[in-house]
Amino acid sequence: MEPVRTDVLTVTPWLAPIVWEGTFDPLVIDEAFRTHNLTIATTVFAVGKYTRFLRDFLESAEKHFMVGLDVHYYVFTDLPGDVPSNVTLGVGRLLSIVKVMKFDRWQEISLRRMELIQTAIEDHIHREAHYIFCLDVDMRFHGRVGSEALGRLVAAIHPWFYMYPRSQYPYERRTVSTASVPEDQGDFYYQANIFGGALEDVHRLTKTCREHLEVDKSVGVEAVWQEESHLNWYLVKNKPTKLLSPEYVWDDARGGKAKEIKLVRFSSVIKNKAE
Ligand SMILES: CC(=O)N[C@H]1[C@@H](OP(=O)(O)OP(=O)(O)OC[C@H]2O[C@@H](n3ccc(=O)[nH]c3=O)[C@H](O)[C@@H]2O)O[C@H](CO)[C@H](O)[C@@H]1O
Ligand SMILES: [Mn+2]
Repeated sequence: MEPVRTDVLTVTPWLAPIVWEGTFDPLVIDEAFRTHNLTIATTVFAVGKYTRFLRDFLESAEKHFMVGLDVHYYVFTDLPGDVPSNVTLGVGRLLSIVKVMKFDRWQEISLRRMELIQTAIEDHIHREAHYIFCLDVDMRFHGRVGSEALGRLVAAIHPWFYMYPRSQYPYERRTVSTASVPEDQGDFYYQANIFGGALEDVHRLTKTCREHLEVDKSVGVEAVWQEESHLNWYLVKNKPTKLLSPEYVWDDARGGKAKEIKLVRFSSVIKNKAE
């Protein structure tokens, strides 16, 4: 019963686990979930040029993401013809295409995801899955992301901010935005590239963020990091039941030098942002 990790925080002040390599036994946790016959809905948006990220995303997910569980990918795209049709999916794994329209600004594409996920949960996903994960597409899996990541409300700690005091977190600070977080509040800064949980909990999250995004829009305000700011506001008020360490949302642009990162599981690829 010796703690394996003493170099990092493994539990929050509200007693939610923070998942790091060494804090769980993959065999034990897989066995505990195996008999539940769970389906994990997985939303991923590939609008416009971002369809180019789909192949690596899907191929790496088939190797590392929720292996042994049923996964239903929902690819939201304006270009169904650009979704690679020859990625081999494992047994129990499905892919559906959800047609969406393209918005001109990347900020709008990114933040509209809250509304589209909310609607898709209401329309059909609530009948089709037990858990849902919402992922960025400009990402690649390198290591296990499995049943250890399941929980009612799950978010991942941003790889660029976990070593900073909260005064330096890039929360929205302007009180004119519904995403505003006061200086003396907030626990962690989460990256919106991966969040998930039980359908009901993620539905409430996306619905609230969508409503707040609309209120902001009606007064001509866009939060500093769009839907990520709203996600962070929500998670200040509604504590996640499980946190994923930055192993679960690394960034290739950070390289592999942090000594507390024993294993990169899921990471943003380097992209040409100007393009
Ligand atoms: C390092 C950095 O600056 N990160 C911020 C940036 O993330 P990112 O640079 O990760 O944003 P992004 O360009 O990956 O957009 C988010 C996601 O929206 C989808 N998408 C976006 C544009 C597009 O033309 N087509 C498309 O499909 C796609 O699934 C993508 O993965 O912006 C996000 C919110 O907006 C967050 O605030 C991030 O913290
Ligand atoms: Mn991204």
